Amino acid sequence: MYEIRHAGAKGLGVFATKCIPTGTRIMAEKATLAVASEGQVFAASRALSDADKKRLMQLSISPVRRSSVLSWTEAAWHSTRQALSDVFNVSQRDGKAVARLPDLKTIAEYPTILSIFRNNNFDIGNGRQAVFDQICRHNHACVPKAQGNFNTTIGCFTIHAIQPIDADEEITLSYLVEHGALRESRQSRLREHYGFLCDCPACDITSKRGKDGEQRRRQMQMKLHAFAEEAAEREHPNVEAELVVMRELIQLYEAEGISGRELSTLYLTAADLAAKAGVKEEALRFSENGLRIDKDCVGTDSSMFHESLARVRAIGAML
Ligand SMILES: C[S@@+](CC[C@H](N)C(=O)[O-])C[C@H]1O[C@@H](n2cnc3c(N)ncnc32)[C@H](O)[C@@H]1O
Repeated sequence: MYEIRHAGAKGLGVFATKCIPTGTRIMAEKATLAVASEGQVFAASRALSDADKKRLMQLSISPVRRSSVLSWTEAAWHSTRQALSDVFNVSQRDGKAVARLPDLKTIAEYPTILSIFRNNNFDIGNGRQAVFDQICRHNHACVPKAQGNFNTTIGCFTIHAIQPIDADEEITLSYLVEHGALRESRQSRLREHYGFLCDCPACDITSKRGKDGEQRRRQMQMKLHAFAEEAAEREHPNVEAELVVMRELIQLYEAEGISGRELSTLYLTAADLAAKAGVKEEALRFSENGLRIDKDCVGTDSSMFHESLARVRAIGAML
C-alpha cells in the first residue's frame, strides 16, 4: 500500500499507492539497530551483519550535522572507549583472549554512522532509541497522516494511518513530542535536531489554514497554562473546571486536525473526569472515542491498547 520514492527537497519519502483508511497498519518493522544511549551506537554498528550495515549506511544524513556537529574527535573518543571496553570484557571472560580492535575504516565511518543515527532514530520506549530500514524514510509534518509506536507484543515499530490517506499522498509522521506547539517552537526544534525548516500546511502562516491553526494553538497553550496555574493554587481538584478545559482542548485539537494518541489521551482523561463529575453519557462517549482512536493508532495487539482498555473499564466501574 506504499512505496518509497523521491519527495523533492526532502529527499526520499513514503507515499500511499492506494487509499489507506484510518487505523490501517501500514508498516511493522524490526529495528536495524537499537541502543539505550548514543555512546552505544559505535559498538552496536560493529555488531551488525554486512547487509544490515549496508542498509544503515544508506539512510539519510542531515547536512547540518555532518559538517558542523560531528567531528573526528568524537569518532576517536567513541572508538577508543569501545576498544578499551572490548579489551576489558574479553580479558574478563577468558583471561587471555586478544580483543579485536576497530580498524581505521570503521573509525573513519563513525561520524557518518552517528549522523545517521541522530537523523533517523525513533523512541521505542524503556529509554531506547532505534533506527529502521523503511520506517526512517517517513518525512515530518506538523499535522501528520500517520503515527509510529513501538509494539512490545510483536517486537516491531508500527506505523498506523491516523487520518484517511489518499492514493499518491505522502505518508507523514511528526518528529516532535509536543503536537500543540506554536510554529516558532516547532521550527526551531526541527532546525536544531534535523536541520530543516518545515513548510507543511500548518507552518504556512501566509495561508488561512496556517493562520487559523496558529490561533488555535495559542488558545490551547493559554488554556493549558491558565488551568495549570489555577490547579496549583487549589487545595482540592475541581473536577468540573478540569472537564470544561478538557472539552475545549478536544475541540481545538480536532479543529486543528491533530489526532493520534495525544487526542486519545485527552478523551480518556475527559472520560475519567466526566465519570467523577457524574456526567454518565459523556463519560461513555469520551471513553468510546478514546479507545477507538487508540485502536486506530496502535492496534488491538498492542499493550498500549490494553492499558487504555483497562482504563476504560475502570471508568465504567465508576458509573
Ligand atoms: C528520518 S529522515 C526522513 C527520510 C529522508 N527524507 C530520506 O531521504 O531518507 C529525516 C530527514 O528527512 C528530511 N525531512 C523530513 N521531513 C522534512 C520536511 N518536512 N521538510 C524538509 N525536509 C524533511 C530532513 O533532511 C530530515 O533530516
